Amino acid sequence: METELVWLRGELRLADNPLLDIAPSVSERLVVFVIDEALLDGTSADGVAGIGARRLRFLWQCLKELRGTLLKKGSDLLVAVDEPVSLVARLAEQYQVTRVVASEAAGGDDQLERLARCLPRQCRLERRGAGTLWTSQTLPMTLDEVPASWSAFRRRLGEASPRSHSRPAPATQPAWPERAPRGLPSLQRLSREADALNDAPDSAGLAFVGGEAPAWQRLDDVVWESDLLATYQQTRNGLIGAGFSSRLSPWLALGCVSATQVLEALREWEDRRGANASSRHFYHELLWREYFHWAARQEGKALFGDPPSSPGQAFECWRLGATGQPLIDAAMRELTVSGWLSNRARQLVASYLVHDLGEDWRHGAAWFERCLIDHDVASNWGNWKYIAGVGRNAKPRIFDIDEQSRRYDPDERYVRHWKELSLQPSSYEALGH
Ligand SMILES: Cc1cc2nc3c(=O)[nH]c(=O)nc-3n(C[C@H](O)[C@H](O)[C@H](O)COP(=O)(O)OP(=O)(O)OC[C@H]3O[C@@H](n4cnc5c(N)ncnc54)[C@H](O)[C@@H]3O)c2cc1C
Repeated sequence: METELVWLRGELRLADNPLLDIAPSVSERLVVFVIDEALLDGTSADGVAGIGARRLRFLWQCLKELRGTLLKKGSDLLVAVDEPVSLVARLAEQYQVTRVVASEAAGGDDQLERLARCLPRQCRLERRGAGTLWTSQTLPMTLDEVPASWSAFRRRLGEASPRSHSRPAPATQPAWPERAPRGLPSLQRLSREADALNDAPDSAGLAFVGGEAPAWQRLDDVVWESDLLATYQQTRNGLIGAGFSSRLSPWLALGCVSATQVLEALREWEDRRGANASSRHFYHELLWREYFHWAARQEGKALFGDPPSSPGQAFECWRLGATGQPLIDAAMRELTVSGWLSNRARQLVASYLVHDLGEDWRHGAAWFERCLIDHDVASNWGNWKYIAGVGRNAKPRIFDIDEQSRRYDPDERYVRHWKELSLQPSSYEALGH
């Protein structure tokens, strides 16, 4: 009988999670999530971003909930702060693990390449597709064939449709190896700033709380309670409010809910209510996510570009919401306080940083990575490149901020809202910025 180690790097759910499938030969299993110690120190292994207090709090909540779910199934979760690759290799050695299972990741999977080199001889590494609608086996093109542009990707998909039936949660899980470490550190131990935050609904009336159950609650609200799929096309460019878009991105990014589960709910709604332009548009957005994910896998490390030179003073003003451009400042304050931004606001602040202030897009992407509770490597770095017009999308997307303000915030409700919530320097410290 075998001992397996599942290394979670996302996909923090029990249902529809191929990483938690059980091979008949597996009798014991460790399920491990490693918080990179370098992230808590303020920089990641690539020297980029670190993790802000909001993002860390959301991640911790997801891990805590998953641990509760796994315990009920006879398993457990180990969350450790360490250098991820060396910890996984050490555990594999110590507990005579014969197989490490991990998900495929975007942006040059340096971690798995390093892990493959340092695992003990008896242990093999198995990569499983998870988190996207298609897998490398089902995508109707090879990775090399993923086209440069979104529209060509969409054309290439044609009428192909991905699996839209999710897999139920497994009834049980293999036993935890005797004497193996388990559990997760308290949030206070990880970060006092993150622990001191609260989960009161944000100014839009929505509380982002991490975990599989809150994810399902939001999915039900969006699909069945608010009927967003009937109006999404008209509302999706909103800036203020809880219901103009799904706000599912934090749970999708951490894998508390899978893209397939979201698609399944969408198809069920369409079966009952009839497909319309809004529901089709929502599907189209899931395909944008898909596009960035496959593009990021194709690009590997090139996704991140070369390390930029130090940011200028303009970047600092942008980051602090102090550029003097009201809409941009409002959005940057929202990002700091809530860890989330609408798609419209993301596009505008990205365009402003790169095309108006002349700063390097990579500083913006790294700042987003630090702050966003829905940070997703492929979607974040891919969208930044897309706006900047570098790499596969060599056409800059430049937004006229004054015109956009008139169109999307005509009565300045959004600007006034965030202006009233003017941030003191201490607010930034409280959020670990
Ligand atoms: C500069 C920039 C950085 C971004 N960084 C991230 C990020 O780190 N993580 C992230 O999930 N999204 C990112 N996005 C994409 C998009 O802004 C968010 O997914 C969306 O705003 C989340 O809100 P929602 O869940 O209400 O989306 P909805 O409008 O309800 O869309 C449903 C889902 O479709 C997907 N989606 C929608 N638009 C996009 C898009 N343009 N690219 C990729 N997926 C999309 C998301 O998973 C989203 O949850 C970024 C966009 C820009 C312009």
